Amino acid sequence: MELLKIDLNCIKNTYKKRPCDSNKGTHGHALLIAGSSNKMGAAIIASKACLRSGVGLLTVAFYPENKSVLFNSIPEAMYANSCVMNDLSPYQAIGIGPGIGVDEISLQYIYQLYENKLPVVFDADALNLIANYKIDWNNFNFPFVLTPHPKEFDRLFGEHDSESERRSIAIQKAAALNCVIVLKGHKTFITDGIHTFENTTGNSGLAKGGSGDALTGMITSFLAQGYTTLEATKLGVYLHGLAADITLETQSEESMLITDVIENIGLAFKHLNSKIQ
Ligand SMILES: NC(=O)C1=CN([C@@H]2O[C@H](COP(=O)(O)OP(=O)(O)OC[C@H]3O[C@@H](n4cnc5c(N)ncnc54)[C@H](OP(=O)(O)O)[C@@H]3O)[C@@H](O)[C@H]2O)[C@@H](O)CC1
Ligand SMILES: Nc1ncnc2c1ncn2[C@@H]1O[C@H](COP(=O)(O)OP(=O)(O)O)[C@@H](O)[C@H]1O
Ligand SMILES: [Mg+2]
Repeated sequence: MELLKIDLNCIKNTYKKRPCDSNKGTHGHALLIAGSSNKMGAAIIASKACLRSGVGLLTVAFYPENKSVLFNSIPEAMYANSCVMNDLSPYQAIGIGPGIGVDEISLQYIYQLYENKLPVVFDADALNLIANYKIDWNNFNFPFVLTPHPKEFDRLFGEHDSESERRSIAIQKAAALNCVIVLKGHKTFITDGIHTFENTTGNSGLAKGGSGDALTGMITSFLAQGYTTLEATKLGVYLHGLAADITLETQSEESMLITDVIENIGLAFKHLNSKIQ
């Protein structure tokens, strides 16, 4: 199977310019299920990255005691308590997992997705819950994306000795589960079981806690805006890495924070737009 590069040429064909006569409804409403008492940072990071990637509206669901943390850091986001799962009609896409923990309460979020039809990004603790509780994939009758790092991948699909082994299992699993798998790392690999892609952007400044949480917010944002699962993952992975590369103009790999990278998502879009005109 040919390994295609996710580079500017590839992304130029995927990205759709924002129409000048659009409104917030045009760009979708994303739901992020993220954060818990010790890991609200994951929810804040994912939410900021989601909003910086163009979504029209964002609602974040988490434990109610942490409401003020969200409002103080991101006034643009709306809050919903866990009952949100009873009515998913306002949303166009769901991202679940960053910082939610692996307890029984978080497990309920996974169960409540069974009737859902919206596209879903499963990341971090959502992947760990699926692995720990041996959730049957047949319950997921909606388009979905899995974004594991190598350790999460092995928890889901068994221990592997090498990246090339993981890549070939990822292709098989994506085909069998009818989903997109994003195997994260230095050169992130994406597959839908039919095509395979390798990202060309990003640097080791991303090798820090929270970088993956930002990626989840970005992919969820693109799904809510109407991109397919494969398009949203390609765009998210490429722009996440490009924003990190742009951050190297003012920071080093050592000093870079994921919040710096999120602030540079705008320059990454500008770079992309300048190559399209
Ligand atoms: N501010 C917040 O609130 C934050 C909250 N967060 C939230 O915390 C939760 C736990 O998530 P987590 O990923 O930190 O824990 P876990 O699943 O045990 O994996 C860690 C181990 O995996 C490995 N590994 C990773 N990448 C690899 C690679 N490329 N190549 C090879 N190995 C790799 C590596 O293992 P090692 O190499 O050390 O054996 C690493 O030590 C989750 O919900 C997340 O969203 C975090 O995002 C941080 C910021
Ligand atoms: N050396 C590296 N070069 C390029 N990208 C990297 C590197 N290290 C990590 N990344 C990227 O950073 C992100 C890390 O995700 P993850 O491990 O889930 O972090 P966290 O759970 O702490 O948010 C992934 O998108 C990965 O591709
Ligand atoms: Mg992660």
